[in-house]
Amino acid sequence: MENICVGVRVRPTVPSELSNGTYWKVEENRISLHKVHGTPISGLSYAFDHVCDGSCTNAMVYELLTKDIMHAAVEGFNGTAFAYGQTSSGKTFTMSGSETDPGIIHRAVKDVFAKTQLISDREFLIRVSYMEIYNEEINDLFAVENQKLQIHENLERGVFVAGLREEIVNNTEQVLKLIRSGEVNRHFGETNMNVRSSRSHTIFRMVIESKAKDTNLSSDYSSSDAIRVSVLNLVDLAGSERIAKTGAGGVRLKEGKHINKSLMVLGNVINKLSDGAKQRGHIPYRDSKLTRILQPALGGNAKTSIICTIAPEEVHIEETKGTLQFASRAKCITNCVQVNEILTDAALLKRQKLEIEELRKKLQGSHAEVLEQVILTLRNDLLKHELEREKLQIELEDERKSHREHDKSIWEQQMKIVDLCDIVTSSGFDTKSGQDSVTQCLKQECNDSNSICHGDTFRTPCVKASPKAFVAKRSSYLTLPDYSPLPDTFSNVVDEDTWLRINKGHIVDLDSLQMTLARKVQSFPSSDATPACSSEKYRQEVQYLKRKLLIATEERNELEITCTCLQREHAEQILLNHRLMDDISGLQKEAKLIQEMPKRLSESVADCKDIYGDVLSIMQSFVFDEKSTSAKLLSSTSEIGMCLFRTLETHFSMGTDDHIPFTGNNSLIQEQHKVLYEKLTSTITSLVLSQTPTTENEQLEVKQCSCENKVAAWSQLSRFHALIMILFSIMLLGLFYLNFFCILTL
Ligand SMILES: Nc1ncnc2c1ncn2[C@@H]1O[C@H](COP(=O)(O)OP(=O)(O)OP(=O)(O)O)[C@@H](O)[C@H]1O
Repeated sequence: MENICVGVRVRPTVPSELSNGTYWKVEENRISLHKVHGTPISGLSYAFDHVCDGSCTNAMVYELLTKDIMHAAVEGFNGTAFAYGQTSSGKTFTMSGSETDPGIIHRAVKDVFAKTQLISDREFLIRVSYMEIYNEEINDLFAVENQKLQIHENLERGVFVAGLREEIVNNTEQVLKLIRSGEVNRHFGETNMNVRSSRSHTIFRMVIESKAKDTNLSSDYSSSDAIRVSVLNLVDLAGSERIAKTGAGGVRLKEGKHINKSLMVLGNVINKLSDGAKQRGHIPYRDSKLTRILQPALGGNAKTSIICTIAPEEVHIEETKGTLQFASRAKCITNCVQVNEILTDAALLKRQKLEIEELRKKLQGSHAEVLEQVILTLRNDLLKHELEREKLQIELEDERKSHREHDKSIWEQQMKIVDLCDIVTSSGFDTKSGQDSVTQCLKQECNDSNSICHGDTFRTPCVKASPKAFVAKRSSYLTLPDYSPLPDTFSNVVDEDTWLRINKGHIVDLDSLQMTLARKVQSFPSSDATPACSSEKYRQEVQYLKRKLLIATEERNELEITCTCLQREHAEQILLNHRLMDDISGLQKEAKLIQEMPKRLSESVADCKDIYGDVLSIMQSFVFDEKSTSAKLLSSTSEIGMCLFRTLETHFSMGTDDHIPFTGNNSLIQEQHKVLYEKLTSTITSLVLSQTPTTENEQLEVKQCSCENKVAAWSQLSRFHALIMILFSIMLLGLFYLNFFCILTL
């Protein structure tokens, strides 16, 4: 750790500004304010590393405050020397000097080259650049076309100004010539305080590379080759100024504001650094370009010397106090200084060395001076190419950055679409294939794009599973949360009617739903499409899938309606079937009854036949004369009756026999029926004829009967005839029933 070297230089007093009351008195390394009669003013005495009064020359200042830093720079330490003070206090005079008294820059350059000459065991390569910070813009003083340069930082080079021209130099005169050319481009302006006031901060930079001399100049470098690279900054700051004193207006006023602002930031940085490591906190290096460039010199790896210039006139006493306080604080700052050695064969010195030796061989025999000049030119060309490459690399990095931002923007848009599709696909659409196809498609796209993008910055977002979506009605759009995933284009949004169809009319209040957090997401560039095209493609694809989804939903609804109709028809068919089954069952019962009817009739006929037989037997017991009409009549009746019953039995037995079809067309029945009919007719005819006595015996028999016997006989005969009539009736009934049954079975 090493403290910053801080010195104060008092400009010679301007004769017209002689003090009447106070004056600054310099004693060794102390400066204090005294009254005219010599009394020191309490609290206004400051001590520094060195204090130079008006009689000090630039040579003395250089010797006291900066020489060590220049020598250290040659040995590999970073070094910075800058002049700080109010306007017209002598900063430019200190840094640049005059014809008769060259300033620190001149002396430093001369000293550096002289020092390198003294170090015989090392070889050096020195590059120089010259820039100014004018109105907070960095301009290249060696190349006017290089304006508004940007500050960058990387591990290899630390903080650097991209695109700044560097000239490889090998002697003092060459550098001074370059500086003179750069001075032409510097911004100066006249103010009430200084006829040639610096309106910008200037930084003259020397980059000193060195390596130990090696007699073996082959390209086979070992890893132990150490290159020292040190940066030496010689800074002439613009002076702080009070507008009232400088009388600045217009351009000068604007310049003055920028100058004061950047100096204020410098003061803040110094204040922070002087607070000590524990209290420091954030150091606002980035608040101005000046502090950003001087960052290594302020609390970093650099030997630093600050020359605070003051104007001794009483009129500037307040500004002087401010400068001295700044210097006091700066004195507390410590830097961590170390030699900068690099062990890479990419070092410019090595490449230059190889090239130089190759050229030397090629141009062997030519004039040495010419050769050196050619070599120098080639070195510069090479350096320009290096710078050009560096510039292109920075531009490429910027381009990549903007590309990434563009990708990010597209990806965010895409994820909004994914959110929307998640909601669409999950909102009551239970056809899994449809849902999967939409969501999977988009999520797959996201994953694909992420796999492309996350190589740079982004990772695949975890697409959260959307809750079952609902048809939503938003009561107010004014209270939407910031993270609400609003669709980017409303053409992608399904209208409310469609939502109703999809969700079967289920509606909820969207305000009651928890909104999905916005996702930080990425774009979907494919390998053969631009991000913009890709985004448009995905949007079209989403719309296409949504259309398919709607068509599928409508088809499903139609199918549901058809299905409902079919179900209703099915239910009706089942009812009808039940009815038919009942009818069949009834018919089967009837059929069974009908089938059983012949059997029952057969049984009835058998019973009747038995009764008929009994009746005939009883009636025959009353017949005494076998030859009487009654006997004949009874015999005929018996015969007819039996014939009738046989016919019926035959008929019904055929009905009960499963093997013989029960039909009325049976020829046997017809035959029997015919015989029965003929017998019945003949019997009735004979019966009618038998009512009259035909023979004399019959007539006599009737006459001989007593009155009582006649009554009894007639009574008995009447009953007998009545029975016969009953039997006939039964036979007629049986005949009728037989005919009826034949018709029924037909
Ligand atoms: N030590 C000195 N010896 C002789 N003359 C000096 C000295 N210091 C400054 N001057 C003169 O004072 C005038 C102002 O000095 P200079 O321009 O260097 O101030 P400055 O601080 O750079 O001002 P500004 O901030 O406005 O650029 C110049 O004419 C310069 O020659």
